[in-house]
Amino acid sequence: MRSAKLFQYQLPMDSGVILRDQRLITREGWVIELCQDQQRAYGEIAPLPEFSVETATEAGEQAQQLLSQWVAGETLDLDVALPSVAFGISCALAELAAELPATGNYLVAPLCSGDPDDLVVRLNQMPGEKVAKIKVGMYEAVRDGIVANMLLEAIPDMQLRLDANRQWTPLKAQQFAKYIRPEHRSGIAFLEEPCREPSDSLAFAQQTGINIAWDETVRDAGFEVKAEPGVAAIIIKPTLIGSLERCISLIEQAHAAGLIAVISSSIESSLGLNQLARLAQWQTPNVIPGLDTMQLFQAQLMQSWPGCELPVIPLSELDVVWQK
Ligand SMILES: O=C(O)CCC(=O)C1=CC=C[C@@H](O)[C@@H]1C(=O)O
Ligand SMILES: [Mg+2]
Repeated sequence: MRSAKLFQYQLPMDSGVILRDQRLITREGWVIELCQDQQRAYGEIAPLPEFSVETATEAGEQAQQLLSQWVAGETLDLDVALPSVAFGISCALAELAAELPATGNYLVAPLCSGDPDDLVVRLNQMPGEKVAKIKVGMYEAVRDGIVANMLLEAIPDMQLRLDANRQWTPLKAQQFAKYIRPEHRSGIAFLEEPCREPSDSLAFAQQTGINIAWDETVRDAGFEVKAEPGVAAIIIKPTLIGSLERCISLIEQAHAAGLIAVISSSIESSLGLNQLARLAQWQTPNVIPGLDTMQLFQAQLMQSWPGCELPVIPLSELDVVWQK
């Protein structure tokens, strides 16, 4: 016997969360509940505005169709589903089949988009490998270069991840690199997507000796995982990519090509974020995931993220919008 429910959630965000051109005031999404033989499992479907191709409404409609098929005993083809829907349903199915191990990697790369001094404090408290991520490309490239160089000097054993989200022209990327002393460049684990054109990002990596990582490019049509000079990693944001199977296949291809695969958040609630931490521990156990996004919320959903004291909204407070 199978049954399924779809719940809708809305969570208040911290005041300063900006996604590309818009402020994210409320995070909206769906929670699915699958029930089979007295077992219950959950998944989160939350397209990220400005990043996902689908809207929350489209995802909710498709989720209802696929859940109906599942209740009717059909096998789902998640390869053709919308990415956020494929991710949420595949997580719930993996929970039902006890395939997603319970242990998570909660040691995340601290994310800094504001005051670099806060980051120094957090890094000094971090056990083991010191990895942090800073957003660049939002202000002057020169300022970004100075900040990154300052951090690399202040914490010599740090591996810094930078993320420009394709904001720089080749010239601006060069202006940034000019401020990073050559002896500090190896302290940059990678710089995600410096330029609009992937070919410009590749040329930048080869000219400056600063490794890059693909994130947006992974979602471009025709992308193939391959080893290229100057490319260190691929970033995997499952909500934007698709099913667990698809993510695991990309991780395996990355490893075969000698690249690091980093599981990263698309600003899911604590429910989805916990599942991502478990996916990271399972498939990329030696890599610190990019999951430091709970701080962007004002509330958690159903379960808490380790160490996070925000109030937790229980499932019983969500509206059931569909069930079968
Ligand atoms: O990768 C991380 O460490 C955290 C996730 C993160 O930085 C992002 C998630 C989703 C959208 C963006 O705001 C941002 C990114 O640009 O990658
Ligand atoms: Mg990015």
